[in-house]
Order: sequence, then structure tokens, then C-alpha cells
Amino acid sequence: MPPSMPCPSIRIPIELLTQSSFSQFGTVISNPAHSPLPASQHTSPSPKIISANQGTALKILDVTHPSNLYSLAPSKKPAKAVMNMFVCSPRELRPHEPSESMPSSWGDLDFDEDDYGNNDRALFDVTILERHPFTTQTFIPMGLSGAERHTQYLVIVAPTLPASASRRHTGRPPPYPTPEVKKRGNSIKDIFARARPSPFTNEAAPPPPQFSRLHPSARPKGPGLPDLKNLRAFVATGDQAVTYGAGTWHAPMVVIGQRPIDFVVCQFANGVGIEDCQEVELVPGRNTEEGVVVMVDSEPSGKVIVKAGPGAVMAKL
Ligand SMILES: NC(=O)N[C@@H](O)C(=O)O
Repeated sequence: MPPSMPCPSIRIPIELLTQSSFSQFGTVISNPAHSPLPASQHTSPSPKIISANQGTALKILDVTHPSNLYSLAPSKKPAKAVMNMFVCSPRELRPHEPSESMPSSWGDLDFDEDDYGNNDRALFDVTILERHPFTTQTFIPMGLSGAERHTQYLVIVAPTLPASASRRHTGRPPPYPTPEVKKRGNSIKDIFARARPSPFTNEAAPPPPQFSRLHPSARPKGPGLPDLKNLRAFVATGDQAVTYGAGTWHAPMVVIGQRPIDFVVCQFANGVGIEDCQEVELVPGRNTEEGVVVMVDSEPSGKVIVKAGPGAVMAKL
């Protein structure tokens, strides 16, 4: 049984998965020529593209930032790169019950029941979140086209609370090993290693902070619990892959539609259960109506409707 944390009642509208909306959680991998947003709404820097394969291919560089932080794991057991396959079945959704105004991650939303037209609303209850504290994890869907309307997947993520706030939630320290950050050593060797200019290399610039070379989404997130009030839900198209930054709290993959999606999943792993994957169960408090819920609105074709952020059809904020 994973540890649990109390959760508030909160309804989450769905956003379009784009690199800029997702940047604090990880990276989105897609052919920039197939962006779902018009060029005027692109906010992330253009990727570097070079010609390859005797001019018959475009090579788009560094589309994601795999990171292996297992040197910080308490066991110190080294990890290896692994590629697994997840065959993810469509999730069961709960029928929507008419509801009063509910707090949401986008402010208090007032849900007007007449607004759906022919569209449908169903609810996905987020009951568990997990994270891989020492590795990025990339989900690459197979066999789906960007135009596929009936089968899509949701990427549900949450920021990490500071450890002190996690303790307030549960009344106890975070249940997981804290990534060990290197202590500032005081031996003669350590002091010389920090000296500038360096007596060993003559380097004049100060040593870079431990994680500064990593993409911001790939830096360790700390041991805290998920920040449920700022949980976000994104809908991905079939031609997008997604990388969760190391330590990013996320829901196990949520496929929407009629058929399973096969994903190739790339990550590092060292075989120590608690270091490879950590889970927390979300339990609504005694006076809490329903817990953390993602609102899944869809067109009659089955296509999920984006309700918040760039590309929203009818966000009511
Ligand atoms: N994300 C997801 O569906 N599952 C995992 O992250 C896992 O490693 O089990």
C-alpha cells in the first residue's frame, strides 16, 4: 500500500499539451511542423534543425533531455537506461453530475450546464500520483496519428510542495528518501578544489552549481508531496511524445477513447523499488465532496475539448 495524503475537492480543466505550457514539468516531443498552435502563439525557442542522411532527412536536435540522477539516490546503486513498453487501456470515466461552482486550478469555475451543446462531459478521478525521483521518463505513443480523434491521452502532473508544506499536510516528514545533495567539504583538498584561480587547472570561473547544466525540468524536484491545488491536465495528440522531468509527480498514463495505446517508455532504473518509482494515494478528507477530478469534455467524435490555456475552446475563467 502506498502512503496517502488528504486531498481537496478540485476540478481540473484540460489544456493543450505544448512545450511552453508544460515546460516546468518536462518536455514535449513533436515535429515542429505539426504544431497544434498557430505560429503566432509559439513561445518556446525554435529547435535546432540540421540536414541529415544525404539531404533526405531533417534532424531536429535535442528533442528531450534525459537525465540520470541516481548518483543522488540513497542506495548509490547505479542505474541503466531501460526501454519498456506500456500497453495502456482506455480509462473508465465517471458520468458528470451537475455541480455547483467548484474550486479549480484555474480559479473558481462556474459550470453552466447548458453550455455543452452536443458535447459530452465525463470525469476522471485522480486517486494516485507517482514520480521517478532520479530519472526522466519518456512516453512515446506508437501507431497513432496526430489527426486521430477517438483515442488520445491525458498527461496529468503536479508541482512538488516544499518539504515543510508536505509535513503540514500529513503531520509527518516526507515518506521518501531525500535526494542527497553534496555537502560542502572542508578538507584541504575540498578547499583547494573551490579556490579560484584553481591550483589544479588554473580555471578562473567559479565552479558551476551542481545542477545548472540540466534543463530546468530535469533538475531534482526535492522530496515534497504533490501540490494538488496546482495540478494540471493536458491532452496530447497522437503525434506527441512526452518526457516527465525527474521527480515530477504524475498520474499513471490516462488513455481516453475506445482502444489501448502502445507506448515505448525510456528511462533509467536501478532496480531499487522505492528509488525507481514512488507513489502517493490521494484520499478525500472527511468533509471533502469528491477529491481531485479532471473534467473530460469531448465532441461527439470523441475528440477531447481543450478548456483552459492557449488553444482553449471555451474556457470560463
Ligand atoms: N506513467 C505511467 O503510466 N507509469 C509509470 O510512470 C510507471 O513507471 O509505472
